[in-house]
Amino acid sequence: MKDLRGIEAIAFDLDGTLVDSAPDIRHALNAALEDAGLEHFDLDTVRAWIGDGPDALIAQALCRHGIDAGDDARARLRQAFDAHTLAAPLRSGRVFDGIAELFAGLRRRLPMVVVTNKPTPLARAVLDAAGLLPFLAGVHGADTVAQRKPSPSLLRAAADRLGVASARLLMVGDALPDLLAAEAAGCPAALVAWGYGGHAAANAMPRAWRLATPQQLLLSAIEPGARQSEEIVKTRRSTCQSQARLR
Ligand SMILES: O=C(O)COP(=O)(O)O
Repeated sequence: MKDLRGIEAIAFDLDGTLVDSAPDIRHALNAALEDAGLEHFDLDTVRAWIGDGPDALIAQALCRHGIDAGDDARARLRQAFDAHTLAAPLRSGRVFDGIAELFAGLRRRLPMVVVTNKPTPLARAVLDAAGLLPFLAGVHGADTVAQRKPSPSLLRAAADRLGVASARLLMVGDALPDLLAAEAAGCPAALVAWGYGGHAAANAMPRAWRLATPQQLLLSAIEPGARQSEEIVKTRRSTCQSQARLR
């Protein structure tokens, strides 16, 4: 696919797609490691580990330090990582250029959700600090290992919650797990050029729709033929609200 014809909702990945969060993730990881008396890692190293969630990030750091930590030590590191993230969700990171305009432009056209390997409370904190939370119809974070992309479970949950068929929910992400999760869930996907994992993903899936800029996605949404009525947004919002009331 090369445009938004037939698309009724969009699921965005978070880290590396909406937010350049690597500096904050590095800070939280290093602060947690420091609490445990371990050495820091530089930004490039940490950036390359982002995308599988904090438990995988901590596992990478421990592996690089050559430490075979037990479950308790990992849990303590994770607790510290979460606390440092919540204390400063977006201190040095930033929203990628063009994302605020994209959200403002899409708001009345298509419902938007976030589907991320970050656990939901951390994802909501980052999105809130980024000013993006009010635009979203839902935040689906990986709160268990089984939910982590490339598992299709979060995308399926998002489609159900929105009341759209998977084939009409576009996944927009920067890395291979995003594309693989979309494929497994039966969702179309777009790979952004500005994120962290784009090269590996583009090599693995060369036929993926590539988005050079957020503006490209916005233009696709407002082209004739791809225009979505505000009715879709209103219907989806009221579906979400009634489902939320039932929960
Ligand atoms: O690694 C993370 O913390 C989350 O990554 P994602 O938002 O790219 O899914």
